[in-house]
Amino acid sequence: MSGGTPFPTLNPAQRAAVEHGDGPLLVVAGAGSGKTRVLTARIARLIAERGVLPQEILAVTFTNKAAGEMRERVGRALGEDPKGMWIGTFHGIGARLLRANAERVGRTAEYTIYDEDDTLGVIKRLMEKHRVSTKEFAPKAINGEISSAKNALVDVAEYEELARTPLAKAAAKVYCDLEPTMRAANAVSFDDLLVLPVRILREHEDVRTRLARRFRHVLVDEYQDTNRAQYEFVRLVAGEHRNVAVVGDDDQAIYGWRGADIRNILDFERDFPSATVVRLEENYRSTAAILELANNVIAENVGRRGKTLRPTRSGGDKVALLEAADDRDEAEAIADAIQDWRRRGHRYSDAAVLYRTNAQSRGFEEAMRKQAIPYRLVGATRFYDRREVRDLLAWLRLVANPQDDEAFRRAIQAPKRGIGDTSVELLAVEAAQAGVPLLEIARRAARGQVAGLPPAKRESLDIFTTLVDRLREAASDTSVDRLLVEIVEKSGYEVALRAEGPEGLERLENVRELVTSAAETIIDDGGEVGLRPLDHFLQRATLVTALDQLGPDADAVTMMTVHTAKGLEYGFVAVTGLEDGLFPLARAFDDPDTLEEERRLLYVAITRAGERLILSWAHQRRRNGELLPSIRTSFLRGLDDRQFDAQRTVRLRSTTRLAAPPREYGYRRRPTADDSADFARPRSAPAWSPREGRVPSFVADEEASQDLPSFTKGERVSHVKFGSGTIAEVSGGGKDAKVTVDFDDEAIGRKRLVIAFAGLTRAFE
Ligand SMILES: Nc1ncnc2c1ncn2[C@@H]1O[C@H](COP(=O)(O)OP(=O)(O)OP(=O)(O)O)[C@@H](O)[C@H]1O
Ligand SMILES: [Mg+2]
Repeated sequence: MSGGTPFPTLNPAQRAAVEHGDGPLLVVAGAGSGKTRVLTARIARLIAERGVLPQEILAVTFTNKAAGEMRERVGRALGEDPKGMWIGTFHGIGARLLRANAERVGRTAEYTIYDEDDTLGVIKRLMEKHRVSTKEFAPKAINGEISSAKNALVDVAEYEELARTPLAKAAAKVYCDLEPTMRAANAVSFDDLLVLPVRILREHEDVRTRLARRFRHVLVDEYQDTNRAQYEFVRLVAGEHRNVAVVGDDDQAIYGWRGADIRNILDFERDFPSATVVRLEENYRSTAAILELANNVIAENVGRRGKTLRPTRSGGDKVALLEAADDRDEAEAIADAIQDWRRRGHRYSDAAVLYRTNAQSRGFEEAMRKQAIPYRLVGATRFYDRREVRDLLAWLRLVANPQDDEAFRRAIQAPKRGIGDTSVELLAVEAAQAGVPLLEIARRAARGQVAGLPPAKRESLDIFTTLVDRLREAASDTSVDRLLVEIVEKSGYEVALRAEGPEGLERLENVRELVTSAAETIIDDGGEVGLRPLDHFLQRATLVTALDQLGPDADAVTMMTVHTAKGLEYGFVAVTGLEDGLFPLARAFDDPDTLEEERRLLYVAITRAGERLILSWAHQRRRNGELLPSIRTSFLRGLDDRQFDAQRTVRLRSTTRLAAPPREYGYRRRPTADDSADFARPRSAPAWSPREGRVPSFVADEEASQDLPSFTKGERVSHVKFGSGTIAEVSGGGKDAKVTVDFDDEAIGRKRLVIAFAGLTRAFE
């Protein structure tokens, strides 16, 4: 690259993509081949060397975090922040476009984004209105139907015509009435953030022309996971000038269930004929062993284009294949492996534990805590999903958008002020009749214009609406953190939380955190619309993705689902739960396409690893409270086992071998030579070894009650006095947790024991 700009190193193919002039560009290449790097370098070059202004660039990434990183990298390459460039997720960009053109779809710039819960609330009420039984059809299922339709750009009329199944027919009734309801609330759903911009672009030529002129360059990362609506958006913005660069990997398409369509890669060449296609064939992320495994796994898929991906990194360990007795063993062994990795001079933050389903995270959390390994969990309960945070966001939303009925419903009960569900329903009926939002009807009720409300409730409504209206006035020139403090103090929310005791105080901490984050929110609207800080803050809060919670600095192991890990890389990666029915999920066996998607998911998981990769599975796994047998995933069948470093956890056969039997729980791994006899696979020395005396003991642990072993029905256990037995029942929790055990010795029979005192240990026989 010329010009002396500090661009990253590029190989010839990458350089060709970066330096490609005008016109469509498609980069299809395997994992870790530098697609994202190419996209970033291309943006930097467009600005630095081709005189393109930052505000003429529209770049789409898969998460807001990725957008932030890309902006930063471009900034670094340029030596200054690319101000005015639009870079974000499809949803974020859609939200922005909608703000600027809200009136075209019957909204104002202050519209609210309803999250999934809000949208479900609306759906439920519409189901009631149209007499669709919520018992017969789950609101979630109806929502799912409508969501798929929207993402495929199937409008109401078309949907009604196509609806055949009872579910679809029920959904059609709700779908019909959804848009008018959302419009009345000046609200949009997540899906609308994709659908409405497309509608605006299709129906309003002036907007389309303005946008196409403004964004002279459109770039899309992770292109394989775009759905119809997203593809259409790109086509509409870039259709005229055709300066569109997309990068993707058909082998990493993992959002088919959400409507993403690999055909978009094929369609690209159809809709943008003469597109330059660049292939990148060198992988810079993973060692040869990891890459070879990835290539072997994905080669099993039938429906693929086929690509070459060569390693550039040599050395490194064999891939470890860990066979665990059960999920707890698996988690402990992986925690051990992470410690080992760290002892070799790496950071925790360069390690990730990946699983297929969020439910698997708990076991890993326990194992990490036991070994005092710092970790962060991505995607479990999000900060913004917490009750107190949702309550306050509802207040802010109502202040921002007085038509937001879902926000009204929540705020009026946070804190409780004697206006319960019955009163709200009464107001809702009145509001529907009068054709006004709930807040307005509440104002009228406060003035005594609504029948059926006793004076106490009227007064309560008066206090509420007066506060909301005062905040509304203040909103245009008050910072969001200030508004929040007002709400918390004046609404009685703080007092109510304090009255809740320790739990309430913890919630108050989260409230403080929300205030801090509001104070720190930096606003860049690209000079588009002169919006209030409040609207920006709310948009940001609603659109955070799981991954966006990742703090950049903490030295902690990351634990997340494979879906969330897309696009990321770590030196150490554990891909866990590799069992049929879990990875792949059971339902995949009924459908070859789904099975291929699950295999692509495994490919994504494996290719996150740079240096050290562990694949693990367990013979037994707790699922829904039951201990079930499991078998190794068929995805690894047909692979040459010699490429693995086989490892195994073994539990002790009886507790008598433990140092302090009555007080101990758990087990130690003993990968000794004698138990490899019944093990067909060649083994090498384990990368980790059990550390003597590490088995935690209750006596030594001050917080013993928190660290009690938990048992599952069907699990085999040992007792010093009664011998071995099987758990028949588990009841209670914490210190009071009890188990009923059927002991093998018939003279002893069934016994009910308090776990904290029983000295029970798990047995592996
Ligand atoms: N030419 C190069 N020289 C050295 N390192 C490179 C080169 N190209 C890419 N890399 C590095 O390789 C790694 C993978 O690059 P990148 O994340 O861009 O790949 P990708 O194709 O986007 O991967 P994925 O498919 O997983 O999203 C990064 O650490 C990147 O910095
Ligand atoms: Mg990438």
